[in-house]
Amino acid sequence: MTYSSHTTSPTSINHFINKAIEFPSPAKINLFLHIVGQRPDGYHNLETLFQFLNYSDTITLTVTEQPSISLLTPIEGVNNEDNLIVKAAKLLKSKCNTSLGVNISINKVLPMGGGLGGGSSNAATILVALNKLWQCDLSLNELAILGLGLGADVPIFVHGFSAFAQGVGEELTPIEPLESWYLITKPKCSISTQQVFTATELPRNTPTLSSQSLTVKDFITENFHNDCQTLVIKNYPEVAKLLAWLVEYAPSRMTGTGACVFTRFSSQDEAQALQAKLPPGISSFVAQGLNKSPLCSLIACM
Ligand SMILES: C[C@](O)(CO)[C@H](O)COP(=O)(O)OP(=O)(O)OC[C@H]1O[C@@H](n2ccc(N)nc2=O)[C@H](O)[C@@H]1O
Ligand SMILES: Nc1ncnc2c1ncn2[C@@H]1O[C@H](COP(=O)(O)OP(=O)(O)OP(=O)(O)O)[C@@H](O)[C@H]1O
Repeated sequence: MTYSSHTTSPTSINHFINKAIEFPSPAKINLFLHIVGQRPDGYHNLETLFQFLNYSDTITLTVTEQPSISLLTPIEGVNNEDNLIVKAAKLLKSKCNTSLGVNISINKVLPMGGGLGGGSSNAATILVALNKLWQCDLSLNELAILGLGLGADVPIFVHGFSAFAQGVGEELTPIEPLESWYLITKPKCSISTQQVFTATELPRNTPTLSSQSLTVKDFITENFHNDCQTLVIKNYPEVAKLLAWLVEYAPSRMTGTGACVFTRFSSQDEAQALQAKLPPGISSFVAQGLNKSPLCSLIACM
């Protein structure tokens, strides 16, 4: 069943019970990622530019009259209790005090430990979608604050618009970069975000940006960078080799703490042409950058 906002009037709560409804849980990329400082609790203050991709996990939700929250499709390597999907559903259930439950399944296509924000995106989709289906009526700001406790990337996925982000990634200023096409590549390694952020040699003092610097059109230029990239290149030769190969063809940069790299093109054809030439052992997909997340195109997030 496809979600439709017309069916969520207060009188229609039963409309959703026992119906399987699909929601997208998209990837993000960080067009740049500057680390501008560190807070006393160890978290880093960032300046980053988030854009969504039209490439998503699909989460299917079936609201039940029984109160339990069940994840029917466990993710390999993640205990259900640790899964951000289950954590988000439990958090929302206790916040909105509903007697309803939910059966959840996910078709996972986003690589884990890739810097595409998959776990945070899953959590955000659960918060935004169940807020509608359980008729919790929390505002997006309330959902974003709730989600921030699960991961620094959750608020951007809850709000669903491309943004210049500050703080740990939760202070959002809307901005609309070009909706370019990207070849997203990943060598055979996963990178722990926590390990990157705890490395002593990570640069943490990039000067903060002025508002004028955001009026440029091209964010993959020398004025912007990813502060995690040099460290990752040093420790993961697979990423170093991949990036060195890609930049020969088109502007390329690592997203988040890696291991995925994005390469920018003005057309889908060009992105697919380079994808066809990729060296063996590299997983990849082609996607378009979106300034409104696919979730928010379905559910009016803003
Ligand atoms: C790298 C980014 O993806 C950029 O968008 C995010 O900053 C990471 O977001 P995330 O995966 O949702 O991060 P969390 O799950 O909140 O944190 C994972 C680990 O990364 C570190 N961390 C994360 C975000 C941040 N601004 N500073 C940090 O130091 C913390 O040590 C934390 O233990
Ligand atoms: N639903 C989930 N999907 C993916 N990972 C999850 C999920 N729930 C918990 N995790 C844990 O989160 C870790 C990071 O996964 P994720 O896909 O968010 O990585 P990432 O893309 O590198 O994230 P980021 O860009 O936010 O740093 C996984 O290795 C896994 O242990």
